[in-house]
Amino acid sequence: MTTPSSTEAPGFLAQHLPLDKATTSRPHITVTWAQSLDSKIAGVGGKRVILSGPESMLMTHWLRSMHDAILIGVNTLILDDPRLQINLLPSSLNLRPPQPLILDPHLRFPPTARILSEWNTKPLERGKTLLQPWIICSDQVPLSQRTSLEEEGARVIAVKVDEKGHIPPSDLPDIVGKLGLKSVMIEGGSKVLSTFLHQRQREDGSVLVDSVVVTVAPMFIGQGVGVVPEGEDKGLPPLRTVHTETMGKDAVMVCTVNEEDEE
Ligand SMILES: NC(=O)C1=CN([C@@H]2O[C@H](COP(=O)(O)OP(=O)(O)OC[C@H]3O[C@@H](n4cnc5c(N)ncnc54)[C@H](O)[C@@H]3O)[C@@H](O)[C@H]2O)C=CC1
Ligand SMILES: Nc1nc(O)c(N)c(N[C@@H]2O[C@H](COP(=O)(O)O)[C@@H](O)[C@H]2O)n1
Repeated sequence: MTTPSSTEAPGFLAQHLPLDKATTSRPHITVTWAQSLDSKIAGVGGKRVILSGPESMLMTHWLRSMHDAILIGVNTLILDDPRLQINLLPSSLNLRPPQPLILDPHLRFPPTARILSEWNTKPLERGKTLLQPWIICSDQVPLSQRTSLEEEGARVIAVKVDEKGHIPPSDLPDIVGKLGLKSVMIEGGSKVLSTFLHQRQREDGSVLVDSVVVTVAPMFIGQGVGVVPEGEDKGLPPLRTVHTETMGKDAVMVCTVNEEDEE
């Protein structure tokens, strides 16, 4: 069992996530979530549930600090109003916070969201604990709507969307690479986890998701939001566990995605 240090990243993360090899032309993509034993990530109606204990939550903040960006879907932004910071790590380490990225095709981002209001109200924290939120929307969103959110302080990036109105997962490496980012940690929610896990390959045919890090909490949620939405559990990729760590009450699994389905 490991109790993560508050001054050093857990060794198994550095060992099993080859983030040092990431480049802007091939950004490293990690998909991560915390789940209950009955595979739920939130309660009924998307109510946020604290699944991770202090030890695995600290690990998550280390994982955040190791990536250039954290990406979530707009529903998670609206439901959880997260901060996406690394505030559990000591400020004396002067770690650069990860860039918040929101997948928000229709630009539903509320200007009252904490990641934006804190950016606006704490100018002295800019570049230290806070980075400007970047919102990725459809290029079909009217320019006036994009400009209006930019006037509120966010940066809006317009991209092509697919027929479902999603930002195509296989486009993400190119999108983030052009933004100068070498690694992205995708934190959810359910719809985003599902589309990224289902999309096996990048444009160049290599695996899309390089690492999967799952915290399993010993609890049952019952009805609630699944790791993937109902009916989307077919065609998920086979995973290979490369490391398992007990952290406090939780188990943390580090996996890679197998390129081929095993017989
Ligand atoms: N336990 C955990 O680790 C986490 C739990 N959550 C929970 O997840 C729930 C929200 O999940 P969802 O409702 O599924 O929403 P979501 O957070 O996955 O956002 C989905 C929305 O993102 C946009 N989007 C753009 N590109 C997309 C793409 N490629 N794939 C999918 N969506 C794309 C669409 O507008 C879509 O409606 C919340 O209840 C939150 O608490 C969220 C993150 C982590
Ligand atoms: N690792 C982890 N454990 C849990 O128990 C969780 N509920 C989550 N949720 C994710 O963390 C976001 C909140 O982050 P902040 O505390 O505001 O920094 C939430 O939006 C989910 O993405 N994660």
